Amino acid sequence: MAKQYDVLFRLLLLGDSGVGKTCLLCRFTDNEFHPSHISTIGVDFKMKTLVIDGIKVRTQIWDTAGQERYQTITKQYYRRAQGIFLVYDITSERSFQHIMKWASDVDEYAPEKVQKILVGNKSDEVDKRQVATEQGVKLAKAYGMDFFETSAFTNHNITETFTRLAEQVLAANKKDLDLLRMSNDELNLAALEEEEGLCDSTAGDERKGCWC
Ligand SMILES: Nc1nc2c(ncn2[C@@H]2O[C@H](COP(=O)(O)OP(=O)(O)OP(=O)(O)O)[C@@H](O)[C@H]2O)c(=O)[nH]1
Repeated sequence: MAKQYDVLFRLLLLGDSGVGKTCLLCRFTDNEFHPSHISTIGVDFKMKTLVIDGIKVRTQIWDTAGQERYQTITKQYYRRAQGIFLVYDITSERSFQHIMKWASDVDEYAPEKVQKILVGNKSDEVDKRQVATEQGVKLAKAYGMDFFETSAFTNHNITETFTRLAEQVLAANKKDLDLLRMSNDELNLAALEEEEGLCDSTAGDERKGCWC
């Protein structure tokens, strides 16, 4: 069977419970928005292919539970990530303060080469804003990350944010592209199985309609 993509990257969504990680992912992959908050249990993932510089990049995006009690499980996924979204909610100063804690976990558990991007979600909630755009810009600069404010609700900056991280991962791995291509031959089979409904996600939430 013809190969359906050139490289496969694993991206990870991290951030406090309720910041909108699942909604960002559902908006990006299915153009859907779910108004209710049903906490992710453990981890779940969805996939989408992007074409960047003529290269078919298959993104496998892992949505992690923000709740503290799942941290032991979710930390096991950092190790294999090539890109990480650090997400806060612009209506929650607390979720913004916690980015420091998420970033230090990434430093501890993710590969050194991992690419990161800072995301301030719920930009549509103008009246409830607690975190100024400038605060996000400043923090991202301090960490050397790119920064986007997004809204899963209005679809603001969603494609841009996911594409940017995939571009960063691609740039960081360009030298190893041939090696990646080779190792992804094995992954092709696993991905096809997932697409055919043999998804092995650890513990997603079916009620969200967010199964791969
Ligand atoms: N207004 C607005 N609400 C949003 C946005 N994104 C998510 N929400 C809402 O925020 C709540 C939490 O969203 P989720 O995507 O479930 O949050 P999460 O980060 O995945 O939460 P956990 O799974 O518990 O870690 C839900 O009620 C969403 O509808 C957004 O961009 N704008």
